[in-house]
Amino acid sequence: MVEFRFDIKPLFPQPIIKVASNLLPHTFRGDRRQCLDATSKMSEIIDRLGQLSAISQGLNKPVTTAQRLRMSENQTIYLLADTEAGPNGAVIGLLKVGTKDLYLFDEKGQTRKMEQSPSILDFYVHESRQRAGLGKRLFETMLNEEQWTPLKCSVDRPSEKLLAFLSKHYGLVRTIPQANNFVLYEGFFSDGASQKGSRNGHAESPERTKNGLHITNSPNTHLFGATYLGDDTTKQKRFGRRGSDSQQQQQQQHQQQQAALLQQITQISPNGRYGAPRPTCSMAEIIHAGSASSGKGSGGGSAESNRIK
Ligand SMILES: CC(=O)SCCNC(=O)CCNC(=O)[C@H](O)C(C)(C)COP(=O)(O)OP(=O)(O)OC[C@H]1O[C@@H](n2cnc3c(N)ncnc32)[C@H](O)[C@@H]1OP(=O)(O)O
Repeated sequence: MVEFRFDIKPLFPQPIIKVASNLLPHTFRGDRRQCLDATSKMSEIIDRLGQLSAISQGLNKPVTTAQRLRMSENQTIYLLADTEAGPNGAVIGLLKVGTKDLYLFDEKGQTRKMEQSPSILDFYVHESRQRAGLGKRLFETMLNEEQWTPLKCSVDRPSEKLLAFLSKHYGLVRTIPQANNFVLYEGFFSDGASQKGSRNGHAESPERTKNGLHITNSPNTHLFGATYLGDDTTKQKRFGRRGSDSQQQQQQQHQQQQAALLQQITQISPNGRYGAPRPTCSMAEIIHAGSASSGKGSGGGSAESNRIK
C-alpha cells in the first residue's frame, strides 16, 4: 500500500475519486489556501502511483505524472484509497483514461480515423492488493462515470496482466491487429450504442480509382501502396509502361511519405508511454528494410512485444 507523510483522508471523502487537469479531487470544496494544499498533495500522490505503475510494467519512465495531467485537456485519473489503512490512510490504485484521435485498422484491414476515441492509458493496483477485485471496482467506476463500454475502448500497450483482466471480466479476447501500440477488440467498430466521448469513426472513402488502383488518402494507402482492384493484365501493362527513372523517383517519394505517415499513425509522443525507449518497432523495420513488405494490417506488432521487460 502507498502511504504518505500527510493524512490522505480529507482528499478521499469516498474511496474512489476522480482528478482532472486542475489536480483537485472532483469532490473538492475549499478556499484558495486549501486548494493549493490539495493540489500539492494530489501531485505527490499521482507522481508516486505513476512511478510505481511504471516500475511494475517495466517502463523506465512513468506514463502518468501530475505535470502531464495538468497539461492535458482530455485525461482523467481515477484513484482508489483505503482510508482505514494506517494512521494516514493509503492509496492503492490508479487508472488513467482519456480520449485520443487515432488511425486504426478495422477487421477488414481498412483504415478508420477515430476521433476522441476512449482509451485506457495507465492502470495500476498496488502489488499487495492485486487480484482482490479492486482493479475491477476502479474500472467499473470509470466506465460508469465516462459512460463507456469496455469493447469500445482502445488500450495503450496493455500488459499481460491487463489482457488477462479484460479477458476475465469483460470477455475481451480477440484483438484487431494494429500498426500502433493500441490494442482493440473485435466488435470495436460495430455499430453499437454510441458512447459519450466517442464520435463514430469513419472509413476513409476512396479518392479515386485509376487503372484498377484504389487510391485513398488513408495511411494504409501511403504505407502499403494503392490497393489493386483490377485484373493482373492491367497491372502488368501499367507497370511495364513506367520508365526506371520515374520508378525510382516514385519509390523515393513513397518512402518519404511512409516515414511521415508512420510518425502520424503511431501517434508517437515523446512524453507518453512512447517516450520510453524500447526495442525497434517492427513496422519501422518492415518499411525501412525495404524488403518484401507485409500485407495490409499485418504490421501491427502486438503491444506486448514492444513492452520493455
Ligand atoms: C494500458 C495499461 O495500463 S497497461 C498496464 C496495466 N498495469 C499493470 O500491468 C500493472 C500491474 N498490474 C496491476 O496493477 C493489476 O494487476 C491490474 C490493474 C492489471 C488489475 O488489477 P487487479 O486488482 O489485480 O484486478 P482484479 O482483482 O479486479 O482482477 C483480477 C484479474 O486480473 C488479472 N490479473 C491480475 N493480476 C494478475 C497477474 N499477476 N497475473 C495474471 N493475471 C492477473 C487476472 O485476470 C485476474 O483474475 P484471476 O485472479 O482470476 O486470474
